[in-house]
Amino acid sequence: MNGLGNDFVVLDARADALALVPDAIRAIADRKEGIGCDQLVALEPSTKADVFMRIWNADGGEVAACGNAARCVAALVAAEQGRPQVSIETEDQVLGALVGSDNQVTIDMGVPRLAWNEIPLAEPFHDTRRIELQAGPIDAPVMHSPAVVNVGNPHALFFVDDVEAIDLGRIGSMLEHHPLFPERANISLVQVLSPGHLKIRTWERGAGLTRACGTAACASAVAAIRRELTGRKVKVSLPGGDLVIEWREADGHVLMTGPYALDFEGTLPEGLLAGAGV
Ligand SMILES: N[C@H](CCC[C@H](N)C(=O)O)C(=O)O
Repeated sequence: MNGLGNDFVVLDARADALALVPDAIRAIADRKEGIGCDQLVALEPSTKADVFMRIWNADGGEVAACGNAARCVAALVAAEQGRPQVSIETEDQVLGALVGSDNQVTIDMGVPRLAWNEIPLAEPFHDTRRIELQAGPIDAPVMHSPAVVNVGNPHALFFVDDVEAIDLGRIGSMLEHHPLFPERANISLVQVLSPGHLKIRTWERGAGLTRACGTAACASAVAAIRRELTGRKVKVSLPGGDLVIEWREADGHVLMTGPYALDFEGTLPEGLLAGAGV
């Protein structure tokens, strides 16, 4: 499945648990030898929601949030349950979801976490709208003073004049692994096109450059609103397409609306996991 080109292998592990070790995840995610995906998702039973969504990045690391995958899983479960409103438990929180028409899904991503130790950062910064961090030549930093936001996963948002003018593929990994981020971070460039429209590019923790990152779109909107650069409802344009993000005034929840797509359905090719020692 995919959300704006951010692609996933979604395994149904509700009938029998999968003991997926990192090597197996990397084998499935491998675009040459495996099936190929940015993240691997396993559906598991839940006592608190309609389903438990377990998420691993292509590098084999388990993570607690994936916005684009949440829309895909919501659509699957809504079709099974025969109702448009479903809930998804993750390691981080229970997400509410509403499946609309023409493949649009809205996910309630909960309340963003904004304190330095909730991102988390390795040292205290009391204004997380911009922290001291820069990248690029010391005398001409191309990116500096990012905002940081946690929407179930850590994000650093660098506001720049032109997201196309910076080679994120070259510096993304260095920033992802910067010592300031003890759990690493998803790194985004954010360009304000208008008070209602952002354009972003993201280097994802554990996956690299992707066509879209739902949690980065949420984090970018929150960061822009905190800097009073946009209204509370923002269109976010990513390489793979657009999402609409609203940081609701009434309860502080972030709502993300966008498409999902089912690419194909089948079973894992025989032997794929054997090679990974599973
Ligand atoms: N790379 C992210 C997880 C996937 C997020 C992204 N695919 C999304 O749609 O939110 C992380 O390590 O936190």
